[in-house]
Amino acid sequence: MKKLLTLVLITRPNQVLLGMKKRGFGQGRWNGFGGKVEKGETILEAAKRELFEESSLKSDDLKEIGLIDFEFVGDPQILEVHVFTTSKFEGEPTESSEMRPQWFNVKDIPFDTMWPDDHLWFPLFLSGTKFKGYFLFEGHDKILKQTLDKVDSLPDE
Ligand SMILES: CNc1ncnc2c1ncn2[C@@H]1O[C@H](COP(=O)(O)OP(=O)(O)OP(=O)(O)O)[C@@H](O)[C@H]1O
Ligand SMILES: [Mg+2]
Ligand SMILES: [Mg+2]
Repeated sequence: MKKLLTLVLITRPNQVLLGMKKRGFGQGRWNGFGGKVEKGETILEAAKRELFEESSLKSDDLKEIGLIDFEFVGDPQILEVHVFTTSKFEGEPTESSEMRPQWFNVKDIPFDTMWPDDHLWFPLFLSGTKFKGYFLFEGHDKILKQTLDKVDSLPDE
């Protein structure tokens, strides 16, 4: 059983835009913008829609850079997260009911207040390296197992 999700990381020179999640899954953590893929839309369409809903930014240049499966002990549902990035976007980051956006220097990414997997794969994202990962969580704070591999291409391309 898989649930499709998107995650969009917007960059500008030496900075990345994160949002403080104000509600729901991952509340209280900084993350990219994203959410559930809905019926009738492609993963890319979902990524654009969630980016706009949560940050007011628009982009027609999203590039898939990562694919991560998350499993939580005791939950048969695997979260399949498609990670996209771009430096080409329109609009001003604007707070939404779900996210409070803020630019971070790449040297000051607040990993202590992010999902524990993020510090493992962000270096790949920041260096423009495509990757595939798997993380098994116990609760929301502890990773029990993980794999992370660089790949030449991702399935959807
Ligand atoms: C476990 N380790 C993790 N590490 C990094 N990111 C993670 C994550 N687990 C989930 N994520 C991201 O968290 C968002 C959840 O989706 P979420 O925001 O709740 O969905 P959506 O925006 O559709 O909310 P509504 O249900 O419409 O309110 C979504 O971007 C997804 O990629
Ligand atoms: Mg969301
Ligand atoms: Mg949604």
